[in-house]
Amino acid sequence: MLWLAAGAVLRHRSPVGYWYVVGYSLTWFRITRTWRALCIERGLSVSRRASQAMVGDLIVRGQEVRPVVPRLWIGRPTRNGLRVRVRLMPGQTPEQYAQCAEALMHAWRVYSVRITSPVRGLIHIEAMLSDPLAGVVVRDPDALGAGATAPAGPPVMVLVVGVTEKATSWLMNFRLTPHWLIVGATRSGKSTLIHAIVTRFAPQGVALVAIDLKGGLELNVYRPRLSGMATTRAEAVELLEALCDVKDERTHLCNVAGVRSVWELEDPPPPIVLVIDEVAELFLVTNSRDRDEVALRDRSVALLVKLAQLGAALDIHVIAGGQRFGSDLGSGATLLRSQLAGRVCLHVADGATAEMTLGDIWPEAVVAAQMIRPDEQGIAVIADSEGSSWVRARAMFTSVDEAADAARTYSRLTPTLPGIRRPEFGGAVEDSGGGEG
Ligand SMILES: Nc1ncnc2c1ncn2[C@@H]1O[C@H](COP(=O)(O)OP(=O)(O)OP(=O)(O)O)[C@@H](O)[C@H]1O
Repeated sequence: MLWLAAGAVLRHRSPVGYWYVVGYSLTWFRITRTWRALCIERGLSVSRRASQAMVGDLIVRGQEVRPVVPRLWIGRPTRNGLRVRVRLMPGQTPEQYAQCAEALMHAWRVYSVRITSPVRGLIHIEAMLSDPLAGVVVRDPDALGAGATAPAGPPVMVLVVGVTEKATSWLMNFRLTPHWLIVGATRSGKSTLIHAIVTRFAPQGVALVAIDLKGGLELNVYRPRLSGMATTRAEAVELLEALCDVKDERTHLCNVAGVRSVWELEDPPPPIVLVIDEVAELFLVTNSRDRDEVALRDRSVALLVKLAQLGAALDIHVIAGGQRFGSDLGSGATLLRSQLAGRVCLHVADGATAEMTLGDIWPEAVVAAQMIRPDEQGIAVIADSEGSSWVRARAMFTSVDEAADAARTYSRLTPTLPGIRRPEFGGAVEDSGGGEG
């Protein structure tokens, strides 16, 4: 009785202390007690012998009565749960364990279970007692009342856009990962994340270009800081053609100077970041019999893929956002996805979109993405093909007013790009600070 009372007091006064002293042992007991049954039930056990044998003239197939279950290393307690390592049995993949995350979560009575595989042949099972990102609203102190002074020096292509559940900064490194795909259902936080990205690029000498086939509704707020904007399919083709010309011009400059990327040039041209809202719109046509529309669609997709394929070393980047992104959009979508190495998957409405966004690089992250609830706005699974694993993170909150404010404040820093007209805003188009061509 006394022990129970002491436990209740400790739990109330110091939840972390209670976890280390009492909670961890209880949870670890629950884990070891249920592990074998869970593995057998969820197909994570393996047979010591072949699943078929000859009995007389017959081949008999069956399941072993006492299969082998993967061995659990002793769980290491963390402040918010515990982490345990498991060696994969021959023939197993981390994805099989990821599919069982929900079953483990319920059997162990923890808030969530994550499966990652930092080393080949080994998985980490992380059981969390609560969501480390719950209630976290990250704000950028510099974004409020953005000053008129831009940072000196060349543009920094590494942006801090949020915080990960490992309490590290969520960095978008455009030098390492030049192109990004941001996918999320409506109200999941896509625009807010794009506001955060644009607000951080605005004070730097970066040329921002936008394609918004929803008539410019979403990206209009950035107009003062945009070097180019397309709101119709015809304009998108025109813009992409001009960007491809810029790409060719930069390739020529590099060839003449005998260097392999624009950063090695004596006077590097400004980075270009193309932001596309609702990228699926580029792939869809209203009337598949309308030859002109189909031709424009095919041209815009081909140009975009080409730009993403060859733009990285020329400091041309693509950020494609959308509610859904599936292979049903055509082979161009899969081709484009293979170029967009950075992936951000917010709450999505269908499993196919999560699969398309993460499945090709981190299959075990798909389940974690599908578990993001509609009310967890700004929470995403982020991954890139360069990184060692995927992680859950929360984007910084940047309101539309902050983004609009930054775009207005730094409009004078907008570079002009050859062959691309700056969009009009508030009746004025200011002279650009830096340019090329
Ligand atoms: N990182 C965040 N932190 C806190 N709240 C957020 C965050 N991101 C988004 N929200 C909340 O979610 C709401 C919807 O976000 P947002 O408009 O960015 O969604 P969206 O995916 O762009 O939706 P739509 O596709 O309908 O435009 C915001 O108004 C804001 O209140």
